[in-house]
Amino acid sequence: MRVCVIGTGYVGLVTGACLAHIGHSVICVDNNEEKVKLMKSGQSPIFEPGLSEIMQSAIQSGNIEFTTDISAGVSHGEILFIAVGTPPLPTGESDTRYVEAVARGIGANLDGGYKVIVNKSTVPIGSGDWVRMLVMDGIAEQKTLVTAGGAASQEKLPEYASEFDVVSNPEFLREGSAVYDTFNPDRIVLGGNSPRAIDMMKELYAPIVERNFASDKSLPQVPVLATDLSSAEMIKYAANAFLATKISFINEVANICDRVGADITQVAKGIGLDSRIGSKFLQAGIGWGGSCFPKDVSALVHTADDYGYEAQLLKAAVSVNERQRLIALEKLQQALKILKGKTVGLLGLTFKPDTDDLRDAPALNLIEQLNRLGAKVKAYDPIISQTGMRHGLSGVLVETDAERLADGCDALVLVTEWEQFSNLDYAKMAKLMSHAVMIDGRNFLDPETMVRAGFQYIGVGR
Ligand SMILES: NC(=O)c1ccc[n+]([C@@H]2O[C@H](COP(=O)([O-])OP(=O)(O)OC[C@H]3O[C@@H](n4cnc5c(N)ncnc54)[C@H](O)[C@@H]3O)[C@@H](O)[C@H]2O)c1
Ligand SMILES: O=c1ccn([C@@H]2O[C@H](COP(=O)(O)OP(=O)(O)O[C@H]3O[C@H](CO)[C@@H](O)[C@H](O)[C@H]3O)[C@@H](O)[C@H]2O)c(=O)[nH]1
Repeated sequence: MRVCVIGTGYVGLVTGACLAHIGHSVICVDNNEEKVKLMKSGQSPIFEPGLSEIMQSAIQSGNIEFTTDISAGVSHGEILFIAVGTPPLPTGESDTRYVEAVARGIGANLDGGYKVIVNKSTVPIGSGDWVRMLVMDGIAEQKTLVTAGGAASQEKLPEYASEFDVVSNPEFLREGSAVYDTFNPDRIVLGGNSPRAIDMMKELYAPIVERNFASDKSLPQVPVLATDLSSAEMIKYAANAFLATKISFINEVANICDRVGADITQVAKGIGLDSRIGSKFLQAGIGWGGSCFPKDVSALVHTADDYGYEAQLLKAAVSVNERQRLIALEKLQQALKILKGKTVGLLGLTFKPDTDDLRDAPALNLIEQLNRLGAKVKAYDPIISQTGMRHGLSGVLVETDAERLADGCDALVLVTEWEQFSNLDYAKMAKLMSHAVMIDGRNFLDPETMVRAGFQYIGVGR
């Protein structure tokens, strides 16, 4: 099928590349010229395992193209994905201006033929109808322009009565495993009221639904859930809010474990074995971050507020997380007492492993607070240490390896559980430090191994 994906970030580029990989003909549109130039040369502007490989094979097979020209994408695609960012506004609500610009842009470039316009961005409930209205506005603007353009252009007018439907197709991929998640989704949600549009979406996803590209092809088909627009939009927010609340729950229990002398890793195992609870997302630590959980939970709280409903549980999940994001600071103060003049080294900067994404990363809060308290901050991150300057980090010296990081530090904080951090020469690192304190913000390291290496080991709730 012919597909256009507008917005080539973590979601749009992965979606475009994976759809091209399974045989669709994809044009990816982004208004960032530098990104488009890079992608045209076969390079991914983001770090995501496996992405460069499938991008390059899709380019070679001629299934994918990149452009800044929205009109080229819109005329190519029978299915048009909106995958631009919806970052948070200071009030907590979602900033939908990029979606608005794209929806109008689609309308202004429709040139006849039936199109399915798909909201893949995470958008407030009710956005499906709003996007439909914006597309109509775009069409109306186009008609006005054409009418003003004189008789020759007016001949084209009938074509502009394009037929289209809007579908909500929320995305559930995780950064760091985005390609894997796209080929192995737990479900596909399709919200809309047009059977024609839903059927086209089912055809688009058929190879994924049938597990042709899954790592385990013996699994049953991927469940496809067809809903109305608002329910699909709510499913996205509810899923993220549930997962974020689950993490806040385990962090709350971890804080109680710290006080009563229980071990949260054993407790999480013990409750996770209950199939009604499940073992996933029970990893206690320094809290949830990233480009989705914080903004999506806040947006849902804001939506509830708009309807005069106070989402107390979600607000509590947010406030537990805000406190948790500074738990490492509390533990550093307990271990070192005074932080002024001390040097703290951060192992990891990104909000989770296997990504280069620093959006709302707990490391950023920690750097800010440590600076405020007069500590010097250094960091080593397997990805950011290679691309550090690009991210405009301030208040932190980014080192090129873990041993240089340890050198002269009074404490290390493991912020991100990069796999590489399980194999460092911790005994050597401990010797290079002024005080060998290890705050394990992800309960990732083995306490006994750390003690043998010469560290005072402090976990979260253990
Ligand atoms: N990042 C994730 O893991 C994830 C997962 C699920 C859902 N989502 C949702 O998907 C959406 C996209 O998230 P993301 O992380 O990929 O965002 P991103 O910021 O990484 O990418 C957005 C892209 O859109 C481009 N863009 C902005 N305005 C444009 C315009 N007018 N025309 C063309 N391109 C334009 C930007 O240049 C950028 O490349 C958001 O709503 C997000 O909440 C994200
Ligand atoms: O047990 C856990 C699991 C995660 N986290 C933290 O939670 C945050 C989010 O992690 P994760 O969900 O793995 O990454 P994201 O890429 O942000 O993915 C989430 O957000 C995406 C954007 O909406 C959704 O598509 C995904 O389904 C949803 O998992 C990170 O800071 C993690 O460190 C924990 O602290 N403990």
